[in-house]
Amino acid sequence: RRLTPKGLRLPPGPKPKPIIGNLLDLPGQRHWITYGQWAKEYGELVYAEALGTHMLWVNSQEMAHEIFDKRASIYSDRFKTVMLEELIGMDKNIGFQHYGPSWRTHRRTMHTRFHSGVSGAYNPIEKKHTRKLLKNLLHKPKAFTQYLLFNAGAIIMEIAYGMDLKDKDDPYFSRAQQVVRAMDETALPGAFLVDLIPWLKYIPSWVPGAEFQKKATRWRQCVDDMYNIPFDEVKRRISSEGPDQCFVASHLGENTKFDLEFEEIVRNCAGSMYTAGTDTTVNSIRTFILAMVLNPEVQRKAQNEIDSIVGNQRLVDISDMESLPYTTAVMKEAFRWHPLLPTGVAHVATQNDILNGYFIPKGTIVYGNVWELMHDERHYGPNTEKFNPERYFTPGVRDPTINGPFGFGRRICLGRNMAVDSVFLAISSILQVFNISNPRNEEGKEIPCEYDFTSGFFSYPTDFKCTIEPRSLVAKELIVRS
Ligand code: HEM
Repeated sequence: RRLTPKGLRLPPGPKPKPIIGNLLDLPGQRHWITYGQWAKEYGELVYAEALGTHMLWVNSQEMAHEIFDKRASIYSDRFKTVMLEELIGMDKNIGFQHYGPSWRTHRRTMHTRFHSGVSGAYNPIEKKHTRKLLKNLLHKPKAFTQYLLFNAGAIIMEIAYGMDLKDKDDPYFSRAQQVVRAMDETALPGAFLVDLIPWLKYIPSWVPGAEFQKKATRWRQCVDDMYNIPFDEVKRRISSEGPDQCFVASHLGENTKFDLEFEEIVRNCAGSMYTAGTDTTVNSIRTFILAMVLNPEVQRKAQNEIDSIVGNQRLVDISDMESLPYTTAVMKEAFRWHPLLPTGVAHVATQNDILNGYFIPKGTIVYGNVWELMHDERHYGPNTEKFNPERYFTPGVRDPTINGPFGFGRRICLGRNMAVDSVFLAISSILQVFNISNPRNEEGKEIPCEYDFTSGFFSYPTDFKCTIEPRSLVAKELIVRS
Protein backbone atom coordinates (compact mmCIF):
# COMPACT_ATOMS: atom_id res chain seq x y z
CA ARG A 1 0.00 0.00 0.00
CA ARG A 2 2.99 2.27 0.62
CA LEU A 3 3.81 1.97 -3.10
CA THR A 4 0.48 3.54 -4.09
CA PRO A 5 1.21 6.99 -5.56
CA LYS A 6 0.09 10.00 -3.55
CA GLY A 7 -3.53 11.02 -4.15
CA LEU A 8 -4.49 7.60 -5.49
CA ARG A 9 -5.91 4.56 -3.74
CA LEU A 10 -6.31 0.92 -4.52
CA PRO A 11 -9.77 -0.31 -5.59
CA PRO A 12 -12.10 -1.36 -2.75
CA GLY A 13 -12.08 -4.88 -1.36
CA PRO A 14 -12.05 -6.96 1.82
CA LYS A 15 -9.88 -5.48 4.59
CA PRO A 16 -6.38 -7.00 4.56
CA LYS A 17 -4.56 -8.36 7.63
CA PRO A 18 -0.96 -7.39 8.35
CA ILE A 19 1.65 -9.35 6.35
CA ILE A 20 -0.68 -12.05 4.96
CA GLY A 21 -3.09 -9.50 3.48
CA ASN A 22 -6.32 -11.16 2.31
CA LEU A 23 -4.92 -14.69 2.24
CA LEU A 24 -7.59 -15.98 4.63
CA ASP A 25 -10.40 -14.22 2.73
CA LEU A 26 -9.67 -16.15 -0.49
CA PRO A 27 -12.26 -18.92 -0.81
CA GLY A 28 -11.15 -22.55 -1.12
CA GLN A 29 -14.48 -23.82 -2.48
CA ARG A 30 -17.15 -22.36 -4.76
CA HIS A 31 -15.02 -19.28 -5.30
CA TRP A 32 -17.56 -17.72 -7.68
CA ILE A 33 -20.02 -17.29 -4.79
CA THR A 34 -17.55 -15.32 -2.63
CA TYR A 35 -16.41 -13.22 -5.60
CA GLY A 36 -20.07 -12.58 -6.46
CA GLN A 37 -20.70 -11.36 -2.90
CA TRP A 38 -17.64 -9.10 -3.13
CA ALA A 39 -18.94 -7.69 -6.41
CA LYS A 40 -22.25 -6.79 -4.71
CA GLU A 41 -20.48 -5.28 -1.73
CA TYR A 42 -17.62 -3.37 -3.40
CA GLY A 43 -18.72 -2.76 -7.00
CA GLU A 44 -17.33 -3.32 -10.47
CA LEU A 45 -13.68 -3.42 -9.39
CA VAL A 46 -12.62 -5.46 -6.35
CA TYR A 47 -9.05 -5.61 -5.14
CA ALA A 48 -7.33 -8.05 -2.75
CA GLU A 49 -3.72 -8.81 -1.92
CA ALA A 50 -2.18 -12.00 -0.53
CA LEU A 51 1.51 -12.37 0.41
CA GLY A 52 2.42 -9.53 -1.92
CA THR A 53 0.35 -10.77 -4.88
CA HIS A 54 -2.13 -8.17 -6.14
CA MET A 55 -5.47 -9.38 -7.49
CA LEU A 56 -8.28 -7.56 -9.21
CA TRP A 57 -11.77 -8.85 -10.11
CA VAL A 58 -13.61 -7.14 -12.93
CA ASN A 59 -17.35 -7.37 -12.33
CA SER A 60 -19.09 -5.60 -15.21
CA GLN A 61 -19.13 -5.95 -19.01
CA GLU A 62 -18.42 -2.25 -19.34
CA MET A 63 -15.30 -2.45 -17.17
CA ALA A 64 -14.20 -5.70 -18.87
CA HIS A 65 -14.41 -3.87 -22.21
CA GLU A 66 -12.41 -0.92 -20.85
CA ILE A 67 -9.67 -3.16 -19.41
CA PHE A 68 -9.37 -6.12 -21.76
CA ASP A 69 -10.24 -4.42 -25.07
CA LYS A 70 -9.39 -0.74 -24.80
CA ARG A 71 -6.34 -1.24 -22.58
CA ALA A 72 -5.32 -4.59 -24.05
CA SER A 73 -1.68 -3.55 -24.41
CA ILE A 74 -1.46 -3.43 -20.59
CA TYR A 75 -3.78 -6.29 -19.56
CA SER A 76 -2.83 -9.24 -21.78
CA ASP A 77 0.03 -10.98 -19.96
CA ARG A 78 -0.10 -14.22 -17.95
CA PHE A 79 1.28 -14.99 -14.50
CA LYS A 80 4.38 -17.07 -14.02
CA THR A 81 4.02 -20.55 -12.54
CA VAL A 82 7.35 -22.27 -11.97
CA MET A 83 5.93 -25.79 -11.91
CA LEU A 84 3.83 -25.49 -15.06
CA GLU A 85 6.16 -23.41 -17.20
CA GLU A 86 9.71 -24.16 -16.17
CA LEU A 87 9.58 -27.64 -14.66
CA ILE A 88 6.93 -29.26 -16.84
CA GLY A 89 7.64 -27.31 -19.99
CA MET A 90 4.15 -25.96 -20.61
CA ASP A 91 5.62 -22.60 -21.64
CA LYS A 92 5.19 -24.06 -25.15
CA ASN A 93 1.43 -23.72 -24.73
CA ILE A 94 0.00 -20.53 -26.26
CA GLY A 95 -2.43 -20.15 -23.38
CA PHE A 96 0.40 -19.83 -20.84
CA GLN A 97 2.88 -17.82 -22.92
CA HIS A 98 3.76 -14.32 -21.84
CA TYR A 99 2.50 -11.34 -23.82
CA GLY A 100 5.11 -10.37 -26.40
CA PRO A 101 6.40 -11.05 -29.93
CA SER A 102 6.73 -14.84 -29.57
CA TRP A 103 3.16 -15.24 -28.25
CA ARG A 104 1.95 -12.93 -31.06
CA THR A 105 3.58 -15.07 -33.77
CA HIS A 106 2.09 -18.24 -32.26
CA ARG A 107 -1.33 -16.64 -32.04
CA ARG A 108 -1.21 -15.39 -35.62
CA THR A 109 -0.14 -18.81 -36.89
CA MET A 110 -3.07 -20.52 -35.18
CA HIS A 111 -5.54 -17.76 -36.06
CA THR A 112 -4.99 -18.31 -39.82
CA ARG A 113 -6.69 -21.71 -39.49
CA PHE A 114 -9.29 -20.91 -36.81
CA HIS A 115 -10.89 -17.54 -37.58
CA SER A 116 -14.61 -17.45 -38.36
CA GLY A 117 -14.03 -17.37 -42.13
CA VAL A 118 -12.18 -20.71 -42.23
CA SER A 119 -13.10 -22.78 -39.17
CA GLY A 120 -16.08 -24.26 -41.08
CA ALA A 121 -13.54 -26.38 -42.96
CA TYR A 122 -13.43 -28.59 -39.85
CA ASN A 123 -17.15 -29.33 -39.91
CA PRO A 124 -16.82 -32.66 -41.78
CA ILE A 125 -14.34 -33.86 -39.15
CA GLU A 126 -16.64 -32.75 -36.33
CA LYS A 127 -19.55 -34.49 -38.04
CA LYS A 128 -17.73 -37.79 -38.54
CA HIS A 129 -16.61 -38.06 -34.91
CA THR A 130 -19.90 -36.89 -33.43
CA ARG A 131 -21.68 -39.66 -35.33
CA LYS A 132 -19.27 -42.16 -33.84
CA LEU A 133 -20.06 -40.66 -30.43
CA LEU A 134 -23.78 -41.33 -30.94
CA LYS A 135 -23.06 -44.96 -31.83
CA ASN A 136 -20.86 -45.39 -28.79
CA LEU A 137 -23.54 -43.80 -26.63
CA LEU A 138 -26.12 -46.19 -27.98
CA HIS A 139 -24.05 -49.25 -27.22
CA LYS A 140 -22.17 -48.19 -24.10
CA PRO A 141 -24.12 -45.39 -22.38
CA LYS A 142 -22.27 -46.00 -19.10
CA ALA A 143 -18.99 -44.91 -20.71
CA PHE A 144 -20.59 -41.60 -21.71
CA THR A 145 -17.92 -39.30 -20.26
CA GLN A 146 -15.02 -41.33 -21.66
CA TYR A 147 -16.59 -41.26 -25.11
CA LEU A 148 -17.27 -37.54 -24.91
CA LEU A 149 -13.62 -37.03 -24.08
CA PHE A 150 -12.51 -39.34 -26.85
CA ASN A 151 -14.79 -37.55 -29.30
CA ALA A 152 -13.33 -34.12 -28.48
CA GLY A 153 -9.77 -35.51 -28.50
CA ALA A 154 -10.24 -37.35 -31.79
CA ILE A 155 -11.62 -34.19 -33.48
CA ILE A 156 -8.57 -32.19 -32.40
CA MET A 157 -6.03 -34.89 -33.30
CA GLU A 158 -7.49 -35.04 -36.80
CA ILE A 159 -7.58 -31.26 -37.24
CA ALA A 160 -4.07 -30.80 -35.85
CA TYR A 161 -2.23 -33.87 -37.19
CA GLY A 162 -4.59 -35.55 -39.66
CA MET A 163 -4.72 -38.63 -37.41
CA ASP A 164 -7.84 -40.73 -37.21
CA LEU A 165 -7.86 -42.18 -33.70
CA LYS A 166 -9.85 -45.38 -33.69
CA ASP A 167 -10.40 -46.09 -30.05
CA LYS A 168 -10.14 -44.55 -26.62
CA ASP A 169 -7.22 -46.91 -25.87
CA ASP A 170 -5.16 -45.30 -28.65
CA PRO A 171 -1.71 -44.32 -27.21
CA TYR A 172 -1.88 -40.84 -28.79
CA PHE A 173 -5.10 -40.23 -26.93
CA SER A 174 -3.93 -41.59 -23.56
CA ARG A 175 -0.64 -39.66 -23.78
CA ALA A 176 -2.43 -36.39 -24.46
CA GLN A 177 -4.90 -37.08 -21.65
CA GLN A 178 -2.03 -37.44 -19.18
CA VAL A 179 -0.88 -33.94 -20.10
CA VAL A 180 -4.39 -32.55 -19.62
CA ARG A 181 -4.49 -34.16 -16.14
CA ALA A 182 -1.06 -32.72 -15.27
CA MET A 183 -2.26 -29.31 -16.39
CA ASP A 184 -5.38 -29.56 -14.22
CA GLU A 185 -3.22 -30.29 -11.18
CA THR A 186 -0.78 -27.45 -11.81
CA ALA A 187 -2.60 -24.63 -13.59
CA LEU A 188 -3.93 -22.85 -10.52
CA PRO A 189 -1.27 -20.46 -9.17
CA GLY A 190 0.09 -21.74 -5.87
CA ALA A 191 -0.93 -25.37 -6.50
CA PHE A 192 2.70 -26.29 -5.68
CA LEU A 193 4.92 -24.65 -3.07
CA VAL A 194 7.60 -24.11 -5.71
CA ASP A 195 5.27 -21.56 -7.37
CA LEU A 196 5.39 -19.43 -4.21
CA ILE A 197 9.06 -20.13 -3.35
CA PRO A 198 10.76 -20.36 -6.77
CA TRP A 199 14.27 -21.27 -5.51
CA LEU A 200 12.87 -24.67 -4.49
CA LYS A 201 13.20 -25.58 -8.16
CA TYR A 202 16.96 -26.10 -7.59
CA ILE A 203 16.34 -28.87 -5.04
CA PRO A 204 17.19 -32.24 -6.63
CA SER A 205 14.54 -34.92 -6.80
CA TRP A 206 16.35 -37.30 -4.40
CA VAL A 207 15.99 -34.86 -1.48
CA PRO A 208 13.25 -36.10 0.89
CA GLY A 209 10.08 -34.04 0.39
CA ALA A 210 10.96 -33.02 -3.18
CA GLU A 211 8.10 -35.11 -4.58
CA PHE A 212 7.21 -32.26 -6.91
CA GLN A 213 10.48 -32.82 -8.82
CA LYS A 214 9.60 -36.47 -9.48
CA LYS A 215 6.14 -35.47 -10.68
CA ALA A 216 7.65 -32.72 -12.82
CA THR A 217 10.12 -35.15 -14.48
CA ARG A 218 7.32 -37.59 -15.27
CA TRP A 219 4.97 -34.92 -16.58
CA ARG A 220 7.68 -33.19 -18.60
CA GLN A 221 8.26 -36.43 -20.47
CA CYS A 222 4.51 -36.67 -21.22
CA VAL A 223 4.45 -33.05 -22.41
CA ASP A 224 7.49 -33.56 -24.66
CA ASP A 225 6.01 -36.75 -26.09
CA MET A 226 2.66 -35.10 -26.70
CA TYR A 227 4.20 -32.20 -28.59
CA ASN A 228 6.85 -34.24 -30.47
CA ILE A 229 5.59 -37.71 -31.36
CA PRO A 230 2.52 -36.82 -33.48
CA PHE A 231 4.33 -33.83 -34.99
CA ASP A 232 7.29 -35.99 -36.12
CA GLU A 233 4.85 -38.48 -37.56
CA VAL A 234 3.29 -35.75 -39.73
CA LYS A 235 6.76 -34.71 -40.91
CA ARG A 236 7.48 -38.28 -41.95
CA ARG A 237 4.12 -38.44 -43.72
CA ILE A 238 4.80 -35.22 -45.62
CA SER A 239 8.18 -36.51 -46.77
CA SER A 240 6.64 -39.66 -48.23
CA GLU A 241 3.15 -38.49 -49.30
CA GLY A 242 3.40 -34.69 -49.61
CA PRO A 243 1.45 -32.09 -47.57
CA ASP A 244 -2.22 -32.56 -46.70
CA GLN A 245 -4.93 -30.43 -45.10
CA CYS A 246 -4.21 -30.95 -41.39
CA PHE A 247 -2.93 -27.96 -39.39
CA VAL A 248 0.68 -29.13 -39.15
CA ALA A 249 1.06 -30.42 -42.71
CA SER A 250 -0.65 -27.44 -44.33
CA HIS A 251 1.67 -25.05 -42.46
CA LEU A 252 4.85 -27.01 -43.07
CA GLY A 253 3.82 -27.48 -46.68
CA GLU A 254 3.77 -23.70 -47.09
CA ASN A 255 7.24 -23.49 -45.64
CA THR A 256 9.19 -26.04 -47.61
CA LYS A 257 12.52 -24.86 -46.20
CA PHE A 258 11.50 -26.44 -42.85
CA ASP A 259 12.73 -23.36 -41.04
CA LEU A 260 13.45 -24.59 -37.49
CA GLU A 261 11.92 -21.63 -35.69
CA PHE A 262 8.73 -21.86 -37.74
CA GLU A 263 8.56 -25.60 -37.12
CA GLU A 264 8.76 -24.95 -33.40
CA ILE A 265 5.86 -22.51 -33.61
CA VAL A 266 3.67 -24.92 -35.60
CA ARG A 267 4.56 -27.74 -33.17
CA ASN A 268 3.60 -25.58 -30.19
CA CYS A 269 0.32 -24.44 -31.75
CA ALA A 270 -0.74 -28.00 -32.57
CA GLY A 271 0.12 -29.24 -29.06
CA SER A 272 -1.73 -26.30 -27.47
CA MET A 273 -4.93 -27.20 -29.32
CA TYR A 274 -5.31 -30.47 -27.47
CA THR A 275 -4.82 -29.11 -23.96
CA ALA A 276 -6.95 -26.02 -24.62
CA GLY A 277 -9.73 -27.69 -26.57
CA THR A 278 -10.65 -31.09 -25.12
CA ASP A 279 -11.59 -30.74 -21.43
CA THR A 280 -13.20 -27.37 -22.17
CA THR A 281 -15.49 -28.82 -24.84
CA VAL A 282 -16.31 -31.98 -22.90
CA ASN A 283 -17.09 -30.24 -19.64
CA SER A 284 -19.31 -27.68 -21.38
CA ILE A 285 -21.31 -30.61 -22.78
CA ARG A 286 -21.54 -32.20 -19.31
CA THR A 287 -23.11 -28.97 -18.02
CA PHE A 288 -25.61 -29.13 -20.88
CA ILE A 289 -26.52 -32.77 -20.02
CA LEU A 290 -27.17 -31.81 -16.39
CA ALA A 291 -29.27 -28.84 -17.51
CA MET A 292 -31.39 -31.20 -19.62
CA VAL A 293 -31.96 -33.55 -16.67
CA LEU A 294 -33.09 -30.61 -14.55
CA ASN A 295 -35.18 -28.89 -17.24
CA PRO A 296 -37.22 -31.52 -19.13
CA GLU A 297 -39.56 -28.89 -20.62
CA VAL A 298 -36.57 -27.14 -22.28
CA GLN A 299 -35.42 -30.48 -23.65
CA ARG A 300 -38.86 -31.27 -25.14
CA LYS A 301 -39.04 -27.85 -26.78
CA ALA A 302 -35.60 -28.22 -28.42
CA GLN A 303 -36.48 -31.76 -29.55
CA ASN A 304 -39.76 -30.51 -31.07
CA GLU A 305 -37.84 -27.82 -32.95
CA ILE A 306 -35.32 -30.35 -34.29
CA ASP A 307 -38.11 -32.77 -35.26
CA SER A 308 -40.04 -30.10 -37.14
CA ILE A 309 -37.02 -28.65 -39.00
CA VAL A 310 -34.70 -31.62 -39.52
CA GLY A 311 -37.17 -34.52 -39.22
CA ASN A 312 -36.03 -38.08 -38.60
CA GLN A 313 -34.63 -39.09 -41.97
CA ARG A 314 -31.20 -37.57 -41.41
CA LEU A 315 -29.09 -36.43 -38.49
CA VAL A 316 -28.78 -32.77 -37.62
CA ASP A 317 -25.76 -30.88 -38.99
CA ILE A 318 -23.83 -27.72 -38.11
CA SER A 319 -25.38 -26.00 -41.12
CA ASP A 320 -28.78 -26.35 -39.36
CA MET A 321 -27.70 -23.96 -36.60
CA GLU A 322 -29.41 -20.91 -38.11
CA SER A 323 -32.70 -22.71 -38.62
CA LEU A 324 -32.67 -24.06 -35.04
CA PRO A 325 -32.79 -20.87 -32.95
CA TYR A 326 -34.19 -22.51 -29.82
CA THR A 327 -31.58 -25.30 -29.80
CA THR A 328 -28.88 -22.68 -30.37
CA ALA A 329 -30.31 -20.74 -27.43
CA VAL A 330 -30.06 -23.92 -25.29
CA MET A 331 -26.34 -24.08 -26.14
CA LYS A 332 -25.83 -20.39 -25.30
CA GLU A 333 -27.65 -20.86 -22.02
CA ALA A 334 -25.42 -23.84 -21.12
CA PHE A 335 -22.36 -21.58 -21.57
CA ARG A 336 -23.96 -18.80 -19.49
CA TRP A 337 -25.86 -20.64 -16.73
CA HIS A 338 -22.79 -22.27 -15.20
CA PRO A 339 -19.68 -20.96 -17.02
CA LEU A 340 -16.89 -23.52 -17.14
CA LEU A 341 -14.29 -20.97 -16.02
CA PRO A 342 -16.19 -18.84 -13.49
CA THR A 343 -13.29 -16.40 -13.13
CA GLY A 344 -11.86 -16.98 -16.60
CA VAL A 345 -8.15 -17.45 -17.23
CA ALA A 346 -6.37 -14.66 -15.39
CA HIS A 347 -4.61 -11.90 -17.29
CA VAL A 348 -1.74 -9.89 -15.75
CA ALA A 349 -1.03 -6.14 -15.91
CA THR A 350 2.40 -5.39 -17.40
CA GLN A 351 2.58 -1.82 -16.07
CA ASN A 352 1.07 0.45 -13.41
CA ASP A 353 -2.28 1.88 -14.44
CA ILE A 354 -5.05 4.16 -13.18
CA LEU A 355 -8.63 2.98 -13.59
CA ASN A 356 -11.60 5.10 -12.48
CA GLY A 357 -9.19 6.95 -10.19
CA TYR A 358 -7.87 3.72 -8.62
CA PHE A 359 -4.25 2.65 -8.79
CA ILE A 360 -3.59 -0.77 -10.37
CA PRO A 361 -0.03 -1.94 -9.65
CA LYS A 362 2.10 -3.59 -12.32
CA GLY A 363 1.94 -7.39 -11.94
CA THR A 364 -1.68 -7.40 -10.71
CA ILE A 365 -3.49 -10.64 -11.59
CA VAL A 366 -6.73 -9.58 -13.28
CA TYR A 367 -9.74 -11.88 -13.30
CA GLY A 368 -12.68 -11.22 -15.59
CA ASN A 369 -15.44 -12.32 -13.18
CA VAL A 370 -17.26 -14.35 -15.82
CA TRP A 371 -19.76 -15.69 -13.29
CA GLU A 372 -20.86 -12.20 -12.30
CA LEU A 373 -20.96 -10.98 -15.89
CA MET A 374 -23.08 -13.96 -16.99
CA HIS A 375 -25.54 -13.38 -14.14
CA ASP A 376 -25.91 -9.64 -14.67
CA GLU A 377 -29.65 -9.00 -15.13
CA ARG A 378 -28.95 -5.80 -17.08
CA HIS A 379 -27.56 -7.98 -19.90
CA TYR A 380 -29.44 -11.27 -19.55
CA GLY A 381 -32.82 -10.33 -18.14
CA PRO A 382 -34.42 -11.50 -14.88
CA ASN A 383 -33.74 -14.70 -12.90
CA THR A 384 -30.27 -15.30 -14.27
CA GLU A 385 -29.79 -18.29 -11.94
CA LYS A 386 -32.55 -20.08 -13.93
CA PHE A 387 -31.75 -22.10 -17.08
CA ASN A 388 -33.97 -20.30 -19.54
CA PRO A 389 -33.09 -20.27 -23.27
CA GLU A 390 -36.11 -17.99 -23.93
CA ARG A 391 -34.07 -15.04 -22.66
CA TYR A 392 -32.18 -14.84 -26.00
CA PHE A 393 -35.42 -13.96 -27.81
CA THR A 394 -35.64 -10.64 -25.96
CA PRO A 395 -34.04 -7.88 -28.08
CA GLY A 396 -30.77 -6.55 -26.65
CA VAL A 397 -29.84 -9.67 -24.66
CA ARG A 398 -26.13 -10.45 -25.07
CA ASP A 399 -24.72 -13.52 -26.77
CA PRO A 400 -22.53 -15.29 -24.19
CA THR A 401 -20.48 -17.05 -26.90
CA ILE A 402 -18.90 -13.74 -27.93
CA ASN A 403 -16.83 -13.16 -24.83
CA GLY A 404 -16.91 -14.02 -21.12
CA PRO A 405 -17.02 -17.84 -21.22
CA PHE A 406 -14.42 -17.69 -23.99
CA GLY A 407 -12.31 -15.03 -22.30
CA PHE A 408 -11.48 -11.48 -23.22
CA GLY A 409 -9.55 -9.07 -25.41
CA ARG A 410 -6.38 -10.16 -27.16
CA ARG A 411 -6.25 -13.46 -25.25
CA ILE A 412 -9.77 -14.51 -26.18
CA CYS A 413 -10.09 -18.22 -26.99
CA LEU A 414 -8.54 -18.96 -30.38
CA GLY A 415 -10.70 -22.00 -30.92
CA ARG A 416 -14.08 -20.50 -30.04
CA ASN A 417 -15.62 -20.69 -33.54
CA MET A 418 -14.70 -24.32 -33.81
CA ALA A 419 -15.73 -24.99 -30.21
CA VAL A 420 -19.19 -23.48 -30.74
CA ASP A 421 -19.65 -25.67 -33.84
CA SER A 422 -18.51 -28.80 -31.99
CA VAL A 423 -20.67 -28.15 -28.93
CA PHE A 424 -23.71 -27.28 -31.06
CA LEU A 425 -23.34 -30.43 -33.13
CA ALA A 426 -22.90 -32.65 -30.07
CA ILE A 427 -25.85 -31.26 -28.14
CA SER A 428 -28.26 -31.01 -31.07
CA SER A 429 -27.39 -34.58 -32.20
CA ILE A 430 -27.85 -35.94 -28.68
CA LEU A 431 -31.19 -34.13 -28.36
CA GLN A 432 -32.37 -35.41 -31.71
CA VAL A 433 -31.94 -39.10 -30.90
CA PHE A 434 -31.75 -39.48 -27.11
CA ASN A 435 -33.92 -38.60 -24.14
CA ILE A 436 -32.03 -37.43 -21.08
CA SER A 437 -33.80 -37.77 -17.74
CA ASN A 438 -33.43 -38.40 -14.03
CA PRO A 439 -31.78 -41.60 -12.86
CA ARG A 440 -34.01 -44.59 -12.06
CA ASN A 441 -34.01 -46.85 -9.04
CA GLU A 442 -34.02 -50.64 -9.15
CA GLU A 443 -37.78 -50.71 -9.76
CA GLY A 444 -37.30 -48.40 -12.75
CA LYS A 445 -38.86 -45.41 -10.95
CA GLU A 446 -37.37 -41.95 -11.60
CA ILE A 447 -35.46 -40.54 -8.63
CA PRO A 448 -34.10 -36.98 -8.30
CA CYS A 449 -30.65 -36.39 -9.78
CA GLU A 450 -28.02 -35.58 -7.17
CA TYR A 451 -25.37 -33.24 -8.48
CA ASP A 452 -22.65 -30.82 -7.53
CA PHE A 453 -20.06 -28.71 -9.36
CA THR A 454 -16.26 -28.89 -9.10
CA SER A 455 -14.53 -25.83 -7.63
CA GLY A 456 -11.11 -25.69 -9.32
CA PHE A 457 -9.74 -23.88 -12.34
CA PHE A 458 -12.74 -25.37 -14.15
CA SER A 459 -16.20 -25.73 -12.63
CA TYR A 460 -18.36 -28.45 -14.15
CA PRO A 461 -20.76 -31.10 -12.82
CA THR A 462 -19.09 -33.83 -10.78
CA ASP A 463 -20.13 -37.35 -11.82
CA PHE A 464 -23.91 -37.66 -11.60
CA LYS A 465 -26.39 -40.36 -12.50
CA CYS A 466 -28.95 -39.85 -15.23
CA THR A 467 -30.81 -41.88 -17.84
CA ILE A 468 -29.88 -41.55 -21.51
CA GLU A 469 -31.94 -43.69 -23.87
CA PRO A 470 -32.87 -43.59 -27.57
CA ARG A 471 -36.04 -41.59 -28.21
CA SER A 472 -37.55 -44.25 -30.48
CA LEU A 473 -36.80 -47.18 -32.75
CA VAL A 474 -36.53 -44.73 -35.64
CA ALA A 475 -33.94 -42.72 -33.71
CA LYS A 476 -32.00 -45.90 -33.02
CA GLU A 477 -32.00 -46.80 -36.69
CA LEU A 478 -30.95 -43.31 -37.62
CA ILE A 479 -27.86 -43.64 -35.41
CA VAL A 480 -26.96 -47.05 -36.72
CA ARG A 481 -27.46 -45.98 -40.36
CA SER A 482 -25.50 -42.72 -40.11
C1 HEM B 1 -16.24 -24.95 -25.10
C2 HEM B 1 -14.98 -24.98 -25.33
C3 HEM B 1 -13.98 -23.91 -24.94
C4 HEM B 1 -14.03 -22.96 -23.95
C5 HEM B 1 -15.16 -22.71 -22.96
C6 HEM B 1 -12.79 -22.21 -24.03
C7 HEM B 1 -12.47 -21.14 -23.20
C8 HEM B 1 -11.26 -20.47 -23.23
C9 HEM B 1 -10.90 -19.41 -22.33
C10 HEM B 1 -11.76 -18.86 -21.20
C11 HEM B 1 -9.64 -19.01 -22.67
C12 HEM B 1 -8.82 -17.92 -21.99
C13 HEM B 1 -9.08 -16.57 -22.63
C14 HEM B 1 -8.49 -15.40 -21.86
O1 HEM B 1 -7.36 -15.51 -21.40
O2 HEM B 1 -9.16 -14.38 -21.71
C15 HEM B 1 -9.20 -19.82 -23.79
C16 HEM B 1 -7.98 -19.69 -24.41
C17 HEM B 1 -7.56 -20.47 -25.46
N1 HEM B 1 -8.31 -21.41 -26.13
FE1 HEM B 1 -10.19 -22.00 -25.67
N2 HEM B 1 -12.02 -22.72 -25.04
C18 HEM B 1 -12.70 -23.75 -25.63
C19 HEM B 1 -12.28 -24.52 -26.70
C20 HEM B 1 -11.11 -24.34 -27.40
C21 HEM B 1 -10.70 -25.11 -28.57
C22 HEM B 1 -11.55 -26.19 -29.24
C23 HEM B 1 -9.44 -24.66 -28.92
C24 HEM B 1 -8.55 -25.08 -30.07
C25 HEM B 1 -8.73 -26.03 -30.87
C26 HEM B 1 -9.06 -23.63 -27.98
C27 HEM B 1 -7.87 -22.94 -28.01
C28 HEM B 1 -7.52 -21.95 -27.12
C29 HEM B 1 -6.20 -21.34 -27.09
C30 HEM B 1 -5.03 -21.66 -28.00
C31 HEM B 1 -6.23 -20.40 -26.05
C32 HEM B 1 -5.09 -19.50 -25.58
C33 HEM B 1 -5.24 -18.10 -26.16
C34 HEM B 1 -4.16 -17.15 -25.66
O3 HEM B 1 -3.75 -17.24 -24.50
O4 HEM B 1 -3.77 -16.27 -26.44
N3 HEM B 1 -10.10 -23.46 -27.08
N4 HEM B 1 -10.22 -20.70 -24.13
